[in-house]
Amino acid sequence: MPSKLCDYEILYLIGSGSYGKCLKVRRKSDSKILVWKDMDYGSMTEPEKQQLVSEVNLLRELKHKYIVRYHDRIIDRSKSRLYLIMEYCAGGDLASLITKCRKDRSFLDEETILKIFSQLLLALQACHGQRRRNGNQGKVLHRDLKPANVFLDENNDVKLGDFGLARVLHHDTSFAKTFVGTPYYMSPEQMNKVQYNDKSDIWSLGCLIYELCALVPPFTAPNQKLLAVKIKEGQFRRIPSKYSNDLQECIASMLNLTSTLRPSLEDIMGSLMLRKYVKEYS
Ligand SMILES: CNC(=O)c1c(C)[nH]c(/C=C2\C(=O)Nc3ccc(Cl)cc32)c1C
Repeated sequence: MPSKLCDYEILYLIGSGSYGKCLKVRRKSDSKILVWKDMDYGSMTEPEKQQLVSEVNLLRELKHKYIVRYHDRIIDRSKSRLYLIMEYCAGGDLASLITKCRKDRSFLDEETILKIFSQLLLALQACHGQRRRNGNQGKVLHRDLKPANVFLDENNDVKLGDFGLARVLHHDTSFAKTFVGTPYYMSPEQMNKVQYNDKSDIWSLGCLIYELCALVPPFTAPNQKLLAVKIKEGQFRRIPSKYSNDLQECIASMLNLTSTLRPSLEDIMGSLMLRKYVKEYS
């Protein structure tokens, strides 16, 4: 039986992003704490609404301990709004964690980074292993890996969220409108408008792990034009010296300008540096 908005008690706003607003809610039937994300689909074309439906159906199928769990959806046609009822992640998002580390001038321990790294690899492996239905063959690619889309639960375990909804909700595939904010993690192939592929997720993951280490993205610029130049040049500073050469070399391999030369998820998971973490968190 689909739930209704009145089945939930709104507690407070916990975040808003390119997709809409995130509210912490309590389910009245069992007092379970959840989150609802409300999204306005009013200005979408029919094909985009179909795409949104397929993305939500995909979310329903993605059941994995390191992926934000989808619970339900509520459609309010009178307001053209879609409400996704999702798992509550008490630790918030990695963007807030990075901001706090910068403010406190404190770097994360390598152990913490490798835990997050290995859990994200396991989450992405589950996505890439998930096959799209309805004729859309091919892997489920995240397409929007960034610190604001990675959450932590009460045990500081990773919860990967938001699969392509940001892309759908911007219902404009042009570069300028596809991304809200500066696309720091955009891969060279995306800059060159070449087909997004699984190695593009590897690039974005490399950028994310780099930023967890350095507390800044590997490529920064005052505007998107100069950022594109920086990304295509592919030059970036070493992560802080407190981090191992193994971690530096792994990130550098993920930021290879040639997507086919980047390691696969399995290559990274099988590396000497990560294999014990992957085993522990599998
Ligand atoms: C300041 N906000 C937070 O600390 C925070 C907390 C405690 N949780 C969240 C966000 C989510 C959360 O807790 N569950 C979610 C499921 C999907 C999406 Cl896209 C976001 C969330 C946030 C942004």
